[in-house]
Amino acid sequence: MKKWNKDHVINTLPARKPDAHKGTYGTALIAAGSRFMPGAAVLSALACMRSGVGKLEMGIEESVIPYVIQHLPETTFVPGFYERLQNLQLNQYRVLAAGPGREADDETETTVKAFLKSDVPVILDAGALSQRTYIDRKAPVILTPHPGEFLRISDISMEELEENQQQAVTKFAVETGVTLVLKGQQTITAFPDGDVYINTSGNSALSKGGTGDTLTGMITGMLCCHDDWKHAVLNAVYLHGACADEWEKTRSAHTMLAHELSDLLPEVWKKHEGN
Ligand SMILES: NC(=O)C1=CN([C@@H]2O[C@H](COP(=O)(O)OP(=O)(O)OC[C@H]3O[C@@H](n4cnc5c(N)ncnc54)[C@H](OP(=O)(O)O)[C@@H]3O)[C@@H](O)[C@H]2O)[C@@H](O)CC1
Ligand SMILES: Nc1ncnc2c1ncn2[C@@H]1O[C@H](COP(=O)(O)OP(=O)(O)O)[C@@H](O)[C@H]1O
Ligand SMILES: [Mg+2]
Repeated sequence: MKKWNKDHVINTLPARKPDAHKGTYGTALIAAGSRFMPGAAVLSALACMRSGVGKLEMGIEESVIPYVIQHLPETTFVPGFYERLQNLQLNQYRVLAAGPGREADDETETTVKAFLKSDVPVILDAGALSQRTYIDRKAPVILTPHPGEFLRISDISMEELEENQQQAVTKFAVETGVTLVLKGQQTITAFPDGDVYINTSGNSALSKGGTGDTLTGMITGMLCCHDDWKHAVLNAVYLHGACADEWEKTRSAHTMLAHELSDLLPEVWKKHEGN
């Protein structure tokens, strides 16, 4: 299986355009968070804004807004998101993401269906991961399950998955026409054209609640600043792990908190920018 390593990242990270304005990097919409899981909205929003997006709007329950705004005044919110979902102009967004801190309930499923009807890239994680078929669309659909979620959305058994992860994820990606990021100790990214890469960064500091929500935000933000969407996905997975590797250089792997990935990203990203 092909590896995505540091040199690939250095060669594909985008330069920040000197004449850029907010619109250059677009506006992303993340539908995340719920009354008892507000933190996932904060984590995904923080990571997205740290990862190159122009502006971020959140589709969240009103009760969650104070939590997000406390940590991230840079985010704005879609008023009455769930009530107005069917009337939103979703093609105005650069990227749409759903799922962190969401239950796999009807409201989340309705959000997913609306997002998939759009013509822009869609990232689905956590509560937005359910077993479904995906109609053909121009823009990519990117799923980011951990193994437990992958078993939930596919007909694959744990034994099959353990026997040959690459084959299982590649088969799923090609058959469903979506990109699958199977998160784990060595995250595998399988594209619908059969291309598949194994990530070469990260460590068990990441086995902590909220790091997956953070990755969703990073993928969302990087899709807004990369020209090649595949590079955006692969680089987000790599830099997410590289932040944990930076953490572990001087601190115990037991101690990292998910939001600290976003605190480390500025320096870690800089270290991967060619001169
Ligand atoms: N601060 C916040 O707001 C946070 C909010 N969060 C939100 O919580 C929601 C639920 O997401 P979730 O991943 O925590 O639980 P769930 O979907 O039930 O999956 C766990 C099940 O899968 C199984 N499993 C097998 N292999 C596995 C693996 N490698 N990694 C992980 N699990 C693995 C595992 O089996 P086990 O090994 O425990 O027997 C267990 O049965 C979601 O919306 C998310 O965004 C969280 O992100 C945390 C921070
Ligand atoms: N032992 C490990 N080594 C490297 N990465 C890990 C390890 N355990 C978990 N991860 C990474 O941590 C993240 C966990 O994602 P997820 O389970 O969705 O977390 P959450 O839903 O709590 O935010 C994934 O990116 C996964 O690749
Ligand atoms: Mg998760």
